[in-house]
Amino acid sequence: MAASPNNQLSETKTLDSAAQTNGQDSPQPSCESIPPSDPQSTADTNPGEKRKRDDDDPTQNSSPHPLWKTTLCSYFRRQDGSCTHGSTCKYAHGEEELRPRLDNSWDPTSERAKKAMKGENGEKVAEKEEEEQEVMMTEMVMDGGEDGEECGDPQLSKCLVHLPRKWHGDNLRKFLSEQGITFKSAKKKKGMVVGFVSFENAEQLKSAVEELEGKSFGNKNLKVANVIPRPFERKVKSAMAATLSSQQTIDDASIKENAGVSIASNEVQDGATNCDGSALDDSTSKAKCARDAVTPLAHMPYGDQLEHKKNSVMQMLKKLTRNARKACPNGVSLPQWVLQSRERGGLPCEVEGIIESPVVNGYRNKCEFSVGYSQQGKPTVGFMLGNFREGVTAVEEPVDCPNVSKIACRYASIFQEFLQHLSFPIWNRFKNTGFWRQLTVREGRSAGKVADENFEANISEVMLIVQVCSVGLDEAQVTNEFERLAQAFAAGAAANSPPLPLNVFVVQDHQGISNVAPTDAPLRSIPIPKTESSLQPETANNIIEARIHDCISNLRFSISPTAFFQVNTLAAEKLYSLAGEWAGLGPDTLLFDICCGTGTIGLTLAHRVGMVIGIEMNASAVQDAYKNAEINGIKNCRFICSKAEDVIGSLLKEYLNVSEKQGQLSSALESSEKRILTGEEKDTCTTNAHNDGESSCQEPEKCSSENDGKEIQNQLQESSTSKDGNSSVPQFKNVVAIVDPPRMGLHPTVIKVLRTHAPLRRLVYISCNPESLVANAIELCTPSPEKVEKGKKDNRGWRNMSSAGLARHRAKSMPISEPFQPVKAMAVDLFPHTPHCEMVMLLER
Ligand SMILES: C[S@@+](CC[C@H](N)C(=O)[O-])C[C@H]1O[C@@H](n2cnc3c(N)ncnc32)[C@H](O)[C@@H]1O
Repeated sequence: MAASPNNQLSETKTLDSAAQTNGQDSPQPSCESIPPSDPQSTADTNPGEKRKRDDDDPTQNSSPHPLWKTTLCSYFRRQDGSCTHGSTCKYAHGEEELRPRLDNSWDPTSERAKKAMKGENGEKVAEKEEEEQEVMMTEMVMDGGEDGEECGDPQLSKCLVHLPRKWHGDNLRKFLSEQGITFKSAKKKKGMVVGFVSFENAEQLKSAVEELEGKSFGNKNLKVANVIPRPFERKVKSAMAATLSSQQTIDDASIKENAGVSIASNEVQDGATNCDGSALDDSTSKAKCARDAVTPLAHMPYGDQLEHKKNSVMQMLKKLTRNARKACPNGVSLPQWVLQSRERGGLPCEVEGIIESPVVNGYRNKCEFSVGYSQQGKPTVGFMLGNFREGVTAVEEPVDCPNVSKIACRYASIFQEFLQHLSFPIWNRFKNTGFWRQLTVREGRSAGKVADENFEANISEVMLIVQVCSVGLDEAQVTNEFERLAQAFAAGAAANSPPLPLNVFVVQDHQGISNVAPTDAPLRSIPIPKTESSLQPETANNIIEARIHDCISNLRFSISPTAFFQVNTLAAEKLYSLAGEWAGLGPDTLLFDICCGTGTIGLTLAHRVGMVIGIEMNASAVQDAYKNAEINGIKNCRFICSKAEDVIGSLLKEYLNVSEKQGQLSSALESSEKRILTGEEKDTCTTNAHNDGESSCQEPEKCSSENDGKEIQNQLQESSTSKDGNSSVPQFKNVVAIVDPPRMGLHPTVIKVLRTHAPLRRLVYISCNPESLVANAIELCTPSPEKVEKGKKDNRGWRNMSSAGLARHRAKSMPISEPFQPVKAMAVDLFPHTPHCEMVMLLER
């Protein structure tokens, strides 16, 4: 039986109580969760969230709270010169009162922040550039160029920063020549803002630096930065040259280049696509160590981190009100929630605070470690310090990153040790050549909650995924290399005290430019050799399934290598139970779990509803979802393997209005479901990316496992029969959707379908990216015009639009329909020590 979400929630602490329980960490008084909207409304406020005026008043303290006046007050009215909290308000009343934050940044909504971004404030930008120059750690990307020339002394090389992204090498060389600059070689890759120039001698370098000084592109000043010296360079080069002599496709020049480059494997661009809080923050795009890069809030007490995130989320939510107001068509009254937002300081709905993570350290059950070179040129397995496009390529060990478990760190260091004796080269992002790319450590836990300090004692299973690019390499050699690595992992795990769990070792072969591989990139399971003290389970015929297990709400989840699973399991449990509580579930509820992954949300709530329909595009995750239903004895779930935008229209029509040409409407869905499930008709299935969500077709290659298909089909036959046993489409009084999309938010078709299906009254939106939540909510909540504007054909301007601007634009062509209203929102911290958090918003109509 799943634990009652209500019970779980009643245990949940919101920010104030979190800060109180963390009193020992937080020398400063805790901050209120949400300022009450008006004096009367304080009566309705959670008592735990009331303002602690005495504590907050800096006049009562010798030094002010570190967050004192670092955020603009939402309640401040310029006309009155005050807010309801008067002079004790800890938020800044206007720009004059505003103080910089702990990381020296400004409230992002303030004029100062905007100016600093635009580069209008000369002094601030100059300061920042100075800082960047210090931390610039781009390595010698150009040694051994494409044409094989030697580049020589890194002391005679420079990075040029803030070059136009669209330039390639020819543009840079032309520019330098036009400036009369003599150089030995110049390299630049399209898309990056840095270029690399080397010189014959010190005089050439000196005059180039003088010539380039003061040059600018757009509003950015050109910066000449040092290439970090690389003491390891020669050693690595010679080791690799010796072992690589038989490698066919990697020529001598690229070997040299590999020796000279630190690889940027998890560039910000990639990270931004993750929904697991692993993205590097833009503000930390040039960190000095891995800790700063991946856990930039680690220096703050946890209570302050929560306050910081809650404030950011609230600022972001105000955008929803502003944009809905702007987008509200002429002649249509502003919706109540917009009118009432004035009493909430501009917030679109009540924000109920932030739920803290039950575990703050070592909580990540999945870590993706890049393979690259450290700032000293040592082959390293760890985190990239910044953005490849900005020329930051060094990788540093995950030392002192409090979100990473000791087990994950240990495996990173075993792999790093293995790479010191390189046989195949490390992936070179600049040239897109090389072999070793990334190590992912996924951990599984057995049931039972363990306190923060013993949390890691619960890790009982480990899956290692090593990403490589084996193109053009001898297969026997590659296999041999994997066996050696398996041996190294097994020996390292066994040598640890206590021995480390090691259940699965798979290799993912991927040729793409970034390390984010498609879910169908080839996977190969590598047997793990047995050692005397290993913790490997005994298996029949030594066949180990490539999956691990974890527990949420007393259910067991089986997870395959590429399936999404929230990285902080205990906090995810809180997230799902909050979503379930807000969804208003009951036996007569049909719950749509849109973007369901391995089925976590639907399955943990299945006992509270009549039926769950999960939609997910990753075929392995869908297979996991069915397996998870089976191992937990859950029978009222149906999972569809498809892009949500391709099936949501058919599904909603089918379940919301069965009388309307039922057979016809459901036929497309049924036939495509069979296709997924049995792997049949692969060749005839075509995906229509621009439909209205009413046709349904899977990407055939992603849904091709015949055995798993049968298993799914059996389940389906059982679960899709109605209670009276007649209809295959049971009907429910209450239909609710919980959506949990990836970072970029819901596809426009899904938004349109959800909005235009009036019987869908309630929607719970879970988001790992408040910005996309806001953009989607603009489309869902803006009132319809009297007459709909046809979408403009000319889309060129869209490229430069903000996500909110684009949403306003789309809202104009939304078919006339009843809008949703934001009812309440709450943040859930799944990612302590990072700026990220999850957000839940209830929308109703
Ligand atoms: C943030 S995860 C949430 C997964 C699941 N709800 C959970 O909590 O474990 C987003 C999921 O959406 C899936 N996804 C991404 N785009 C999709 C689309 N267009 N249609 C359906 N699923 C999609 C991803 O594969 C991923 O499993």
